[in-house]
Amino acid sequence: MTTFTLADLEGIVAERAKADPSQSWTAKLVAAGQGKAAKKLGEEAVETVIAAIEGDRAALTSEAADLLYHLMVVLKIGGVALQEVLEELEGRTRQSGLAEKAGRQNG
Ligand SMILES: N=c1c2ncn([C@@H]3O[C@H](COP(=O)(O)OP(=O)(O)OP(=O)(O)O)[C@@H](O)[C@H]3O)c2ncn1[C@@H]1O[C@H](COP(=O)(O)O)[C@@H](O)[C@H]1O
Repeated sequence: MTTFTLADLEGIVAERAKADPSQSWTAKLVAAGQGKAAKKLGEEAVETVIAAIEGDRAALTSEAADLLYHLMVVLKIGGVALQEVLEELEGRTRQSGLAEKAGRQNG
């Protein structure tokens, strides 16, 4: 089992963001800006959805990896640390998703 984490990926993205765009996909995306990076994220999301609906396990694994990588790039450009996302998720552990949804609809 791998010990690789999203925090490791965040570190790689932060490091490669400083590279020469001709040598790094990460640096190329960062140089292109959030519009391009977010569009790639959307494409990967759609490809993940298709793999999931088709029940293609190998494709789902691969597309989910692409999705998480591009999410890390978008977070980097957006100036949002992974830790902030994890804190948001941790805050939601206090109630179920259904209770949270009901609270929003009533509020
Ligand atoms: N995990 C990834 C990763 N996943 C996907 N990709 C790249 O995402 C790109 C877009 O995927 P597509 O399938 O859309 O490919 P494409 O058709 O070439 O895209 P377009 O040029 O058409 O937009 C591809 O070039 C993939 O190589 C990634 N690129 C980098 N990483 C990680 O980032 C590290 C640093 O990479 P560089 O920044 O390239 O040095 C790597 O060692 C990995 O750990």
